[in-house]
Amino acid sequence: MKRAKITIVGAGNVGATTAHWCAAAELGDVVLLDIPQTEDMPKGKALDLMQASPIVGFDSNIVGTTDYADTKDSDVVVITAGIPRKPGMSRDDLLATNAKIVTAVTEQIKATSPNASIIVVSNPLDAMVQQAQKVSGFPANRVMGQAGVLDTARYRTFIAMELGVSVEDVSAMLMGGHGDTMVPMPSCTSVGGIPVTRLMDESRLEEIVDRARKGGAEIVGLLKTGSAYYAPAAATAQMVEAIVRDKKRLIPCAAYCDKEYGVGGYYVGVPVILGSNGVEKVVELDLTEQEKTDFQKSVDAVKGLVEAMDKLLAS
Ligand SMILES: NC(=O)C1=CN([C@@H]2O[C@H](COP(=O)(O)OP(=O)(O)OC[C@H]3O[C@@H](n4cnc5c(N)ncnc54)[C@H](O)[C@@H]3O)[C@@H](O)[C@H]2O)C=CC1
Ligand SMILES: O=C([O-])CC(=O)C(=O)O
Repeated sequence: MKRAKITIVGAGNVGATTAHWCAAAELGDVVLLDIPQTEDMPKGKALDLMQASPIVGFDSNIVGTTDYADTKDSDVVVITAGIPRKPGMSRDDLLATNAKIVTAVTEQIKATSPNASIIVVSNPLDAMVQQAQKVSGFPANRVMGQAGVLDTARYRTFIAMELGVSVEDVSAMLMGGHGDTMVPMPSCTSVGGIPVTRLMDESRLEEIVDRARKGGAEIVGLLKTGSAYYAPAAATAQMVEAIVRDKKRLIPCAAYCDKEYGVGGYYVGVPVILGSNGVEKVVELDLTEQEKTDFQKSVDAVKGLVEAMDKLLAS
């Protein structure tokens, strides 16, 4: 069987850690790319990771480069290029810098890997995915963003910590943009098949939901020099796996929604089925009135950000 070719653009914290998870799970061969100014850094990280393979026992060729020629005909391209936030910043403060970076990266991907699926990770996430789809012109199902797998993982972790149960037994869904308006959904959260609302009271659950919403900022406040990367990279690798192994995972991703949920042509977090054709289906749920209101608020925030980005890029 032909091995998948996975390119990761941006060999920083999230990019290099995604390479690590992908290689360790033998999802395919990995190309780790960064800008020429980083000189040999991507080569060094790739070689270092390769040298872990005899110890851990994985077969994956890992190449570090600053040349897009090495990424040619990738099956999946992950974009982590861009700046991360520091304490006191919101993800939206990264808009001007990262919109230009994501535009430049996507132009290169379009030229070198025209059949790839693109997973965008750079922030502010929902606007960056919109831009990557626009610049690539790829079918919308082949361009998507990683946010929901991470955000639900945080929410699941906090529930497991609260109840003293294994994280394996906590299952959850979350919708909306990857910002402060994201919508964790208690109605779609269960522990060992038991609705979470039967295991803890509403006010405690609301505190947990709030902590999950602010989960990114909590890590930024602790790290001080940048933002989270272990869990974001693990979440991204899960999406890569769903595509290269055609897993048909039902997970939350930033996916293009037009008629779906009445979004009207934007990328937002929704439950999707992810397989070898990228986002194969957006799963539409009957939302409660509160969920509808919260989701709409989140979609409006995403729309505002995309408009701000379009203005910035036009000026
Ligand atoms: N969607 C999500 O859930 C998450 C998103 N992020 C976002 O991911 C991005 C990366 O974060 P980190 O890896 O922590 O940052 P980092 O600073 O460690 O790495 C970013 C890398 O991108 C590279 N880069 C910059 N411009 C580039 C270009 N034009 N082409 C190729 N590479 C380029 C830099 O040289 C650097 O090595 C940030 O925007 C951050 O906000 C981070 C965590 C979670
Ligand atoms: O918080 C950040 O800036 C990085 C990110 O998106 C996350 O960790 O959720």
